[in-house]
Amino acid sequence: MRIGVLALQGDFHKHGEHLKRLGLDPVYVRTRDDVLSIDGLIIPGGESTTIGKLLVDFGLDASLKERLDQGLPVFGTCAGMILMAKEIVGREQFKLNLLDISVERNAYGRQIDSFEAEFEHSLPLQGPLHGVFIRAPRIAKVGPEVKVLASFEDCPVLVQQEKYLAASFHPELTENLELHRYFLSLVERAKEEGPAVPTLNDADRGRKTGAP
Ligand SMILES: NC(=O)CC[C@H](N)C(=O)O
Repeated sequence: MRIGVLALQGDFHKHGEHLKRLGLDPVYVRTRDDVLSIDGLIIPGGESTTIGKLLVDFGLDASLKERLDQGLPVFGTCAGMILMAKEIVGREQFKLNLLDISVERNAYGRQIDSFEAEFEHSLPLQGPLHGVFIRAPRIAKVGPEVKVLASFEDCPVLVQQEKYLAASFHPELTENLELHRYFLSLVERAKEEGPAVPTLNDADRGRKTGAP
């Protein structure tokens, strides 16, 4: 299983270290070929406007769109979650429109207001989750297809919509590997199910050979 960590800006190395502890060799994604070679993608925390801008500047948006159309599972943390959201309140910035959530950037306060918290969750994992919140986005709304897996002070902080998992906190800054392990199970399942839709190449091949 090849898991990519988008490595344009932010704390991608911390995610890579978690993947290594789980026995994987992470792909630090910086090129189109990297994007095309992976089975799952982690988008780290950092600065969502910068990550979005670099995604476009590095020309990764088209290949990423191609892989997303094929059903690439994605796990976003903090800025990564912002990039996955369908709505970013009051901001026009690059986003991937994957998750039916509305997010408010920096809604928990400034860097100095960063905090850690423990909260319960509905995943089949041992013990509570521990979250590190750093200039974290708040999930203001979730759509009907979105499962809320954990909340803190009545606000969702961990959500899932099919193969998309997102956290407003940083699980990669704790010793707990459980969320990464859970994401790997989503990737495993997506791999077993195969591509969501025929790829452009498959469609082309069909046309050329006259196959249906
Ligand atoms: N820790 C983080 O990823 C912070 C996210 C950042 N405040 C943003 O809005 O993009």
